[in-house]
Amino acid sequence: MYSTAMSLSAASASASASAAAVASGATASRPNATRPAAGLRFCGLRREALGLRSVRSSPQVVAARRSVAAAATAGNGAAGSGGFDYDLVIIGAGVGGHGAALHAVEKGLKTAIIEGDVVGGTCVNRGCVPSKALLAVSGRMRELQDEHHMKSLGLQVSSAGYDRQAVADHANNLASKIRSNLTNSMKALGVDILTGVGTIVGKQKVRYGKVGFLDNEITARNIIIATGSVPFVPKGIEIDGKTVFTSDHALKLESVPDWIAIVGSGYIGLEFSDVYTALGSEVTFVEALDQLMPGFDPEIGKLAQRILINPRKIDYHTGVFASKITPAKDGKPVLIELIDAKTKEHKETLEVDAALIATGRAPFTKGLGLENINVVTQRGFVPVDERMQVMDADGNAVPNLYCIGDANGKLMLAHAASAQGISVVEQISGRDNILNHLSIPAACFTHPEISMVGLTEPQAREQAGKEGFEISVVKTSFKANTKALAENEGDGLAKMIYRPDTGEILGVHILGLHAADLIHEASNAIALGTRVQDIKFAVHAHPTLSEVLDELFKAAKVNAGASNSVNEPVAA
Ligand SMILES: Cc1cc2nc3c(=O)[nH]c(=O)nc-3n(C[C@H](O)[C@H](O)[C@H](O)COP(=O)(O)OP(=O)(O)OC[C@H]3O[C@@H](n4cnc5c(N)ncnc54)[C@H](O)[C@@H]3O)c2cc1C
Ligand SMILES: NC(=O)c1ccc[n+]([C@@H]2O[C@H](COP(=O)([O-])OP(=O)(O)OC[C@H]3O[C@@H](n4cnc5c(N)ncnc54)[C@H](O)[C@@H]3O)[C@@H](O)[C@H]2O)c1
Repeated sequence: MYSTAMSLSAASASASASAAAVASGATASRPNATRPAAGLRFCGLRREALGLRSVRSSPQVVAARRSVAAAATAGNGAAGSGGFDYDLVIIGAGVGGHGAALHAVEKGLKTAIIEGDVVGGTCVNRGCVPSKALLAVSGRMRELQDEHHMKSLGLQVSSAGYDRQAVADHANNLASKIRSNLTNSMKALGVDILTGVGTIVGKQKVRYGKVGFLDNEITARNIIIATGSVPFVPKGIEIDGKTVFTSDHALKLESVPDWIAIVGSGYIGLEFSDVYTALGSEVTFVEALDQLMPGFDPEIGKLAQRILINPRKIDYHTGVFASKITPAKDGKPVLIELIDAKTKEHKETLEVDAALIATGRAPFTKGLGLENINVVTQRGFVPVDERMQVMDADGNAVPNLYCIGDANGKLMLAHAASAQGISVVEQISGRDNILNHLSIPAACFTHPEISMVGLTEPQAREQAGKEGFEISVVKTSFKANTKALAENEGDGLAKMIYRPDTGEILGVHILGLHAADLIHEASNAIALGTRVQDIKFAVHAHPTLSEVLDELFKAAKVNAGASNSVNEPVAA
């Protein structure tokens, strides 16, 4: 579709001075964290540096520092129970750690959270928050540029344009605002925010401080590891932060390349394709699997291809690995070597202005001292059981030690991290709690959005085959929805997979306007065990997009004899 000739754009060639700052290791501004005791001050750590060596201090130094650390926490509620400094210490103040901390305070637990970089972690600083700010802009740009859409609403817009730096500032300002909201919410509730890198030095014992000087020791009845993840960059790919970069750099929007290759068509790749194409880039996807968006329900994936890929300036190569990527230099473009994913034979070399590497995330668990407690990570992830309790090398649960969020790899989503944290706090407060991961919704914030909960159709068919039950599938279209049509946004589909014998909802997938908001009726139904035969009588306001789901529930046929939630048989 596009020429593979060199077309190094002015935009990427003149990547701004701040890109150089990124390359040289400048950090985001420091949050308004609790001021630690003298000697414990924030040391401007870069995230990449967090996993570096930890040096043991002499016992005297540790004892002295320990009393300083304890003093720093005085006046912050009762001491931890049972002679511990804290009831709960959380390592990592991302959304997972934050969710756990807030719930712990509500449960009356004396709580500290240790953060080695900036409060808010990936989601707030380098993930959900700035990316959604960019997507808010791309949604509006796309709409304003769509003459046909505007005309059909009777609107006239002469031209749509944007100021790159102002868009970038919007994302950055939002991240700062949410970061300080998170920090203030913990401070207001009396959570001790301890600054530095945390390491587990023994059972119920943590040290923290500057990398190489983990001088402060605290004890805790329970410890939660919530150290998150970093971008995964496959071997052979050289990141320069200007022409070859990850989402960490892309979110700063230091340039809008004329032509960008996006390696990986998962969540990050797809969301950034929405941003870049709305802002004027041409995009080439490079995807190792045989289809784009391999993680989605295949029917939704196909529709997404029709709506989000084909009409846009996007082409793609599937079934290929980007085996080597060389950044642009000396007037040469970015070079991407593609090899066949199966045969590993060289297929083609792409020449583009820039490449975004969106090939997944790696857990950030180095330097946590897991070796001190006989825990061995699996590809870097901390092994946990269904209660998020950490498992040791012998397959036993380590008492009082939990791991939540991206670091355990169960479901790399912000709200999943937070929900796991809340579940752990419930357990340590004496109420057993197992989180149903199949009830956790996910959404991709493209225009229109995609959302899902539970099983895809192939997964449900596989489970049904194994366990010997039938499944049924119903679908409704946004084309018949009054609100969607009023907005002139009739593209979209909702699909439900369920058991006709029991009415159990197995999965719901939506592509369409505000799909990310619509999914919660289905995810809450799954979480609460509400069956189709019950929810189909729930009343939805008219005219709303929720009626897309109302119709979906009403279209489902549950066998006579299945009982509803009050245990009455369902009429045929
Ligand atoms: C571009 C992008 C967009 C995303 N969009 C969404 C979205 O829209 N919705 C969604 O649900 N998810 C989204 N995600 C995923 C989401 O950001 C993560 O799932 C979430 O941040 C995980 O939270 P966490 O608390 O496990 O880890 P993190 O947010 O990564 O936080 C971990 C924290 O621990 C700190 N830390 C690490 N090691 C130590 C140590 N030894 N001592 C002290 N501190 C330490 C880190 O500095 C960090 O602050 C997105 C991710 C990316 C990259
Ligand atoms: N809206 C959201 O909730 C949201 C948004 C962004 C990110 N996230 C989270 O962040 C995580 C990471 O996102 P992501 O998009 O990087 O990962 P992903 O796992 O969703 O997608 C990565 C894609 O890259 C492909 N790939 C891997 N190596 C490759 C190579 N060498 N060449 C070509 N293709 C290759 C994979 O086949 C896959 O399709 C996800 O787990 C997601 O949960 C969530």
